[in-house]
Amino acid sequence: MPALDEDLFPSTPSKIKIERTHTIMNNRSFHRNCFTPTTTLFLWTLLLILLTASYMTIQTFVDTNNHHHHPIPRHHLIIGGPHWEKKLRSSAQIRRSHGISVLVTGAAGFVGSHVSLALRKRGDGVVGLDNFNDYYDPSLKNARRALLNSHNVFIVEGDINNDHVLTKLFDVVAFTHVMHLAAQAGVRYAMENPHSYVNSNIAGLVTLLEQCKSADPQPAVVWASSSSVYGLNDKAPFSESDRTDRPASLYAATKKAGEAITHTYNHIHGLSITGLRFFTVYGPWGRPDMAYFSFTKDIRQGKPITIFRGKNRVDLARDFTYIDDIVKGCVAALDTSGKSTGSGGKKKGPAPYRIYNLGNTAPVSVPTMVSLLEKYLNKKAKKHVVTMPGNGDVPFTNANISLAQRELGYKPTTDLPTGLKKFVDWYESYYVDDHRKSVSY
Ligand SMILES: O=C(O)[C@H]1O[C@H](OP(=O)(O)OP(=O)(O)OC[C@H]2O[C@@H](n3ccc(=O)[nH]c3=O)[C@H](O)[C@@H]2O)[C@H](O)[C@@H](O)[C@H]1O
Repeated sequence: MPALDEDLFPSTPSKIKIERTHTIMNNRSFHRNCFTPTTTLFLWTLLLILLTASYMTIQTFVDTNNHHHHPIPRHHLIIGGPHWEKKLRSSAQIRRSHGISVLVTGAAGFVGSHVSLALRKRGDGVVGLDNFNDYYDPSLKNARRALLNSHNVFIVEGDINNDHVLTKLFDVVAFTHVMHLAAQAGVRYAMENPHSYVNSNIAGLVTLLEQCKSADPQPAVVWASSSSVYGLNDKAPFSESDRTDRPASLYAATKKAGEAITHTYNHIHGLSITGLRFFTVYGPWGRPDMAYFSFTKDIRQGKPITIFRGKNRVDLARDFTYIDDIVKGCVAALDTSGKSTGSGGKKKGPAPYRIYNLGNTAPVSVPTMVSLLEKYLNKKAKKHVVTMPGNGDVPFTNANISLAQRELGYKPTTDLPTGLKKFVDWYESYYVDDHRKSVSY
């Protein structure tokens, strides 16, 4: 477990702008009051030169999207400059023969941090990109960053919607692959903040693909789609060839849109594309907004939990998939991705376009998941069972993984009891044993 020394205080971009304006205004009145016109002119010229020089050497990134989560710790805003480029190059450096150099978006996220570590451990070059937004407690993201840092993986702080940051990254590193995991996740939260889904999962995706399209050489792109694209499909198990045109949530709709959007980049620009439909991924360093995680917190604290139930009192079920299995699937997808064919933004020949389910093939009901947690936490849950509200949930998910098995060698090996135990052990060491961390998520 890495020490969590960093104590970051995210500030919003608008705060940063206001403070800068104040500084300049204060300087102005100071000059007006204290100097003669010639001195003032000289000082203004000097100030202008200094400002221009610092703008050219230190380019700061301020996220301009404002209806989404985006606090960015101020001391990580500096993009560019020799020191930054050196860190980037060192992080991207390949340390094995036939290794790859991967840009991992969402690297401070759950799946992103695990995939980044796995790639680094086998000697691949890895550069992370993450906007460290506050959809859930950013201190967990910072702890993941500290962990990655200790393995010499550098996470650049920036948004996938920010062309400037992306251009810089692609200018400095010739990435062979992009593992695109940055997204607005969560099925039910789309009811509260629909625009954040459009912003990250659609606009951000297009911005990133535009960069990949123009990069020379073009990287191969592997990205996270979702089991939720199956929507109202009730034919089990879900196969890649099943209908995905009836999404039940805006989240699912944006992921489905992502599959269509990536297809056009494959078709027009020759980008190699692999979409991975993840099935309810869980495990250590997971996402606090997910049910298994928030239930753990509430059960421990003696707080009631709400368990949704389907029509006719049928339990909801999920094909919970353990993080290590997902990581293996992601790495295998990178290794088998094949090359993008375009250059100068133009397609030179057909490139692979693939979609795979990455699930566990063994759906477990939500009440069963809760009883496992009760067992591991040695505490009874205060259960409040309610009928599933119409907010985007689907009754069950169940993956057919034969395609991934055949083409990626994907074979999940962790069942829910084993994986949940590992999660609870991690949770207790992270939040309980280490008293410096608050359970404020
Ligand atoms: O496979 C995916 O593509 C998605 O997986 C995940 O979504 P879900 O499967 O909905 O996971 P999660 O929220 O943990 O709810 C699990 C179960 O608990 C039930 N649930 C939830 C909350 C609650 O308070 N009560 C409850 O019963 C709930 O009704 C559900 O039956 C990812 O979050 C999502 O980002 C996406 O990647």
